[in-house]
Amino acid sequence: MNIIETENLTKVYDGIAAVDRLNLTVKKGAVYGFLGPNGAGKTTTILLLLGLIQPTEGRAYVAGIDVQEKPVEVKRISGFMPAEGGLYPNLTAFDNLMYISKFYRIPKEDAKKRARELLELVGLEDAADRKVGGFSTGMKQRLLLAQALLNDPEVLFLDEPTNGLDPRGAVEMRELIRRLKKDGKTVFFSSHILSEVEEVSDEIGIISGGKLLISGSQEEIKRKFIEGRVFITVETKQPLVLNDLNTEVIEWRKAGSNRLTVYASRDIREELVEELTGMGYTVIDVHLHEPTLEEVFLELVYGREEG
Ligand SMILES: Nc1ncnc2c1ncn2[C@@H]1O[C@H](COP(=O)(O)OP(=O)(O)OP(=O)(O)O)[C@@H](O)[C@H]1O
Repeated sequence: MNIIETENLTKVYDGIAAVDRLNLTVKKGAVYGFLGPNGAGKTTTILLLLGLIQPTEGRAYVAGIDVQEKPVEVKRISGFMPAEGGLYPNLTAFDNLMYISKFYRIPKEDAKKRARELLELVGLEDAADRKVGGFSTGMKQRLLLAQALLNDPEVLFLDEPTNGLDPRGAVEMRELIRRLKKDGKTVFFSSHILSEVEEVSDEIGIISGGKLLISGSQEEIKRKFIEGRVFITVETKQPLVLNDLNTEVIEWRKAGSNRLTVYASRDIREELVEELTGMGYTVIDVHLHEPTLEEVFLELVYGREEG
């Protein structure tokens, strides 16, 4: 069952589509990594899914609920960890949670119990009575996550949850995401870091320029991308200086000073070796390979310009 679905979801700001006809599906209980560079439209999508902003066109459903028609119901079953802000620096961690619990109308005694449990879950039990203003970025992020969990949501939307964290903080955040999945929650999280999305996600959606470029499990993404393509790596003895290739390729990019990755519609190893040899290079290795998710991401998002 899909817990999140969108139909041509679109948000236009000043004539430019921040989110452009997005058709997303996220399975219940999955960790969905929403991957894209800065300005791709990740935050806008999350705000649309939570009913915090209105779409210009299209529809969004969370747990079968039409977000535009019933935004309050969607907020009741969702948790949101924003990319920044959202905490009161002059209140303690415990009081921040108590304050927010009032908005959910959680009875005071239940809220106290829940706040303590959540502070323990995110490893902040010892800092419960300290003012948040003095917290490190990692501590603030963990408190924001605890806050997002106050209403025991079915779906969690985490906007760049590891942003600004040191490597250890990022590892801990990923562990928390896995733990939430084990507890049966669906986690929709955005990131611009491929490796972390690769590490924790069951499903991935790659967004750029407001458009969903590809989505599915890592294997599905690779399969979709591979369709009708051959991937070739060539290694030369001399450092490669190339402006273009005459051999017909879909794309090529340099992968290190002596290495070239080529995507073509058929096996063109012989032509490639011939062309490079003709330019004076000694080819020391040429082989077909499966693309890594990183290659898929770079290719889809940046094309050849940044190779
Ligand atoms: N309120 C707004 N008014 C005008 N333009 C906006 C607004 N919010 C977002 N945009 C624009 O929409 C595009 C998508 O922004 P968005 O914040 O959704 O991207 P993002 O993928 O979350 O990026 P980042 O990783 O930098 O947070 C950007 O070009 C941004 O400038």
